[in-house]
Amino acid sequence: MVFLTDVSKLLFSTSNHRNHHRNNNNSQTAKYSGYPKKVRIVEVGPRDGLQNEPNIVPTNVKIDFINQLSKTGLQTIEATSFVSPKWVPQMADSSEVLQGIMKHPRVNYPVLVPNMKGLEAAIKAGAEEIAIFGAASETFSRRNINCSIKESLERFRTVVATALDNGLKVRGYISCICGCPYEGSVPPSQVTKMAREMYNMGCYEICLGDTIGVGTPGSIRAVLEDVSKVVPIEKIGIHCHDTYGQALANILTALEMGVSIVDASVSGLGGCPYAKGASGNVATEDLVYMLEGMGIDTGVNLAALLRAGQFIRKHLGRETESKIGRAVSIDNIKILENYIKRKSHDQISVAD
Ligand SMILES: CC(C)(COP(=O)([O-])OP(=O)([O-])OC[C@H]1O[C@@H](n2cnc3c(N)ncnc32)[C@H](O)[C@@H]1OP(=O)([O-])[O-])[C@@H](O)C(=O)NCCC(=O)NCCSC(=O)C[C@@](C)(O)CC(=O)[O-]
Repeated sequence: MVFLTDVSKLLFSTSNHRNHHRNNNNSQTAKYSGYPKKVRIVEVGPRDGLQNEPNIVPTNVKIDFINQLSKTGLQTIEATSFVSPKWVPQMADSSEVLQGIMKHPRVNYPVLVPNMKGLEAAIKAGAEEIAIFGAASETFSRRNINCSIKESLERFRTVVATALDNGLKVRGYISCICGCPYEGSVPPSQVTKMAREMYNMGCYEICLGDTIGVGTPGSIRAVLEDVSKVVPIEKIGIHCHDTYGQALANILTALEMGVSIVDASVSGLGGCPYAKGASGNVATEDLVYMLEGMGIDTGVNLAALLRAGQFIRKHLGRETESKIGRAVSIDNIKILENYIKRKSHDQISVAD
């Protein structure tokens, strides 16, 4: 446990360090010059985070959770998924969740959709953005969505065309970009093939998922080098599970290569029901701490995020997976908040 003084000292030194970068055109500035100025974080906690929970989280708790996240400054919160309740009972209340939340005008609330049935239900519930999800591994595709890669692409084509006709935005996920729980390592060419198809069918962004967290900076770099030949790097997002403790290193590698869209899950919640043993995503708190510490703007209020993480963890009855969440006790959150308030408002814009 870190004491109050230690936390504030650490944060203020981060702040000074950042000002130093801004004010001096020196080697420190050059050292950070390869990174994007801003990163858009896609918070996947309410969907990826809760889809694998052994106990079904009550609808009102999910709604409360998303409403809290909406006040953190996050711009994108993946709210739920319109999948078969027989396959994923944890997401059976998707319509109630999407209709029950207080939608913040500055926040997008994409939802996962595997087929036309899901799309129709999502549109009826007021979705404005969907995410289709395929895989770079044949076996994972069959286990996760009960069809081959080829069949999935045929299905997605109809879903994407209908969604676009109805004015919805479509994000495309590719799972198993570095490894598959059933097939082992996955060559980058398989990811690129899928990325090309999904991008060409109209996805505005392709999100690369290291589903079981086996990627390392080396394999992430190889995948990004290959995929960026067919999808512009600014349209590529990264979704790193932290099973092997590589998530932040992998994200940093992606940032160095020009990626500026990063998925994360508050408190490190998450896992896929069809990827046994995979742990949660990188914790959003840890990601925000790293990015803001590097002078990269996320627009997210870390204190509000920590509170949302504590809220859901308390409900689940488990300790946080976030390192920042563990280091900062509930009393210390106030110190973090004071620190954030003292920063210029254009850097950290907190939603009302
Ligand atoms: C794709 C299906 C539906 C195929 O499942 P299926 O059994 O082949 O589908 P079906 O068309 O034969 O339908 C079976 C039953 O489900 C119903 N059904 C069918 N579709 C829907 C729907 N949309 N909404 C509600 N109900 C639906 C349908 O009506 C029928 O009900 P019945 O007639 O038997 O009563 C199924 O496999 C499925 O739902 N899979 C989803 C699995 C999932 O959610 N996985 C986790 C998300 S992916 C992930 O986590 C990875 C990611 C994105 O985070 C990135 C990463 O980390 O890699």
